[in-house]
Amino acid sequence: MEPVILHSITKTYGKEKKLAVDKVSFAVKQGELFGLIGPDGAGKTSIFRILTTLMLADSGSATVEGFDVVKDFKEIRNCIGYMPGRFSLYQDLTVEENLKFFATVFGSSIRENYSLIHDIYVQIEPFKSRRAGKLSGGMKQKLALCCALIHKPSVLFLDEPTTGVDPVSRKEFWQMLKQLKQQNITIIVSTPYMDEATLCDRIALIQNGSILSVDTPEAIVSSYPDLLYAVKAENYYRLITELGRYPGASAAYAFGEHVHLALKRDKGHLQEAKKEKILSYLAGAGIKDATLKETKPTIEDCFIRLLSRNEYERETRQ
Ligand SMILES: Nc1ncnc2c1ncn2[C@@H]1O[C@H](COP(=O)(O)OP(=O)(O)OP(=O)(O)O)[C@@H](O)[C@H]1O
Repeated sequence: MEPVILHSITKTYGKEKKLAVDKVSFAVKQGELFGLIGPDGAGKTSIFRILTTLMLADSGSATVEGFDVVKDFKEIRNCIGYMPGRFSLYQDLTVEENLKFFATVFGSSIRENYSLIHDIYVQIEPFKSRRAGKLSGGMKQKLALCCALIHKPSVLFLDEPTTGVDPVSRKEFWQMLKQLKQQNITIIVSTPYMDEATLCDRIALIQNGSILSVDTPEAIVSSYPDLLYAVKAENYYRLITELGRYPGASAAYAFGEHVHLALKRDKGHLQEAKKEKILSYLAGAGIKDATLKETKPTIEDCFIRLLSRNEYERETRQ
């Protein structure tokens, strides 16, 4: 049995029944590093709070390590580690005191499970007498991870652990997760950063409480059906407008300093001829300085595509 299973979980908030999680189903495999990827407000925290037994779903069911999230909440709390999105440690306690506190709550000690946190803890040990509130963002994050691990959980929930953390600490954090995976801990991590998706074994892309896709990052990228071009010109706004009107365009959207143009694949057109056609179309629209190159889709491109397809399906259902 998979360590985390969700069946049609739905959650609404308030009197107006604002839908935050919409019939979400997926399962996480043993020892997997599983990413819940989506922007702010997508429903990631709500799903985490349901799975960690801190909140009840309106409907649907879920199990963690075979335990039901409603009936067996005590068992679940003993076998999971949870690092909430916002810094959850005691700011006025030192690094060491925080760690001792979390170990004691679970009837354990730092010594008992030290091997599990050793690689991470050595990096913050020089500051063990410093109050948690006085640590840098990256250090706080490492301490929070140690505290979530100190009772040796078999499933670890990390809610946006890298949000607001500098790029170097972000990279280090993912390396730490890779090492933890080798200890056979199942890890579910949420992030709004699309580039972190490729560091997971499998991912669920989520938006407006709905799962758009669950698969390996490689499979999601390789199922992208369109031809994709990165286009650049001085007048960014006009470029995006004109490309949006290009015949055969599935989508045109801002992507860093480029505009990404997705074109439906068709037979019989050579790539070079296609490029020339786009450039002459743009020149005809008064954009004469455009440059373009074919580019490989990223998870973000896949996300944008799935999103517009999902919205289209919603609209046609209404
Ligand atoms: N206690 C609450 N009362 C009302 N609405 C809520 C509450 N908590 C969350 N929501 C709403 O539910 C939706 C999903 O929120 P959730 O926090 O689960 O998303 P998220 O993907 O974790 O995003 P974030 O990173 O912003 O927390 C959002 O629209 C949010 O505004």
